[in-house]
Amino acid sequence: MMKDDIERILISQAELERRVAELGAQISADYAGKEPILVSVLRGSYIFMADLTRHIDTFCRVDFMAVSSYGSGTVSSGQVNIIKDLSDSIEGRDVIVVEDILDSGNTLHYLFQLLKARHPASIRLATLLDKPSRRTKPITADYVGFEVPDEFVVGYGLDFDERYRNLPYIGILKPSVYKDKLGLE
Ligand SMILES: O=P(O)(O)OC[C@H]1O[C@H](OP(=O)(O)OP(=O)(O)O)[C@H](O)[C@@H]1O
Ligand SMILES: Nc1nc2[nH]cnc2c(=O)[nH]1
Ligand SMILES: [Mg+2]
Repeated sequence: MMKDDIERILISQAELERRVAELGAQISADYAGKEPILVSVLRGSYIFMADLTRHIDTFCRVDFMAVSSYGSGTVSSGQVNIIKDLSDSIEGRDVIVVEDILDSGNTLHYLFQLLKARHPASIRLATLLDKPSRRTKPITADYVGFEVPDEFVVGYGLDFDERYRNLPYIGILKPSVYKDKLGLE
């Protein structure tokens, strides 16, 4: 079973629900009277996006961008591939980029440069997880759900080799799962 691959739960389903509601309330207060566009960075952010937007009570729009830099490994390739661009223009609009995790910062650093060149009125970053110990690019988030240690986490949208996104909590995999995949031991 999928959950047999999990060594331990880092953030429970109840903790996620509580914190995502708080972030939604904070964003609602900060954007009162405005109509931000929330930009979900696929695929990892799909669950956070769906839950977060249901806790925002101002008018807001949603758009989606798909990028990938990890492939099937646990270390950033450093190369960010745009797989799907936004559907609408963001010029003159208030943009909130919604991410599942800020790790090395490669993905967001690249994406922010790209989106800022389109002249939004403002641009902020909301990330569910922040792993500051691994940062190699100068980028900080405006809204952070949880800080996480230097471990590869899965669940609530986050994958290892495209598996585990559908776990309802954030967990850490058993080392044997990586070793099997990498063909070690
Ligand atoms: O700060 P970084 O080191 O760049 O890591 C963060 C990025 O890595 C993951 O995406 P991934 O490339 O695995 O694509 P996915 O969302 O489709 O899983 C995650 O969703 C972030 O977008
Ligand atoms: N699943 C997953 N994807 C990531 N992308 C960057 N860091 C991580 C991580 O810890 N877990
Ligand atoms: Mg991934």
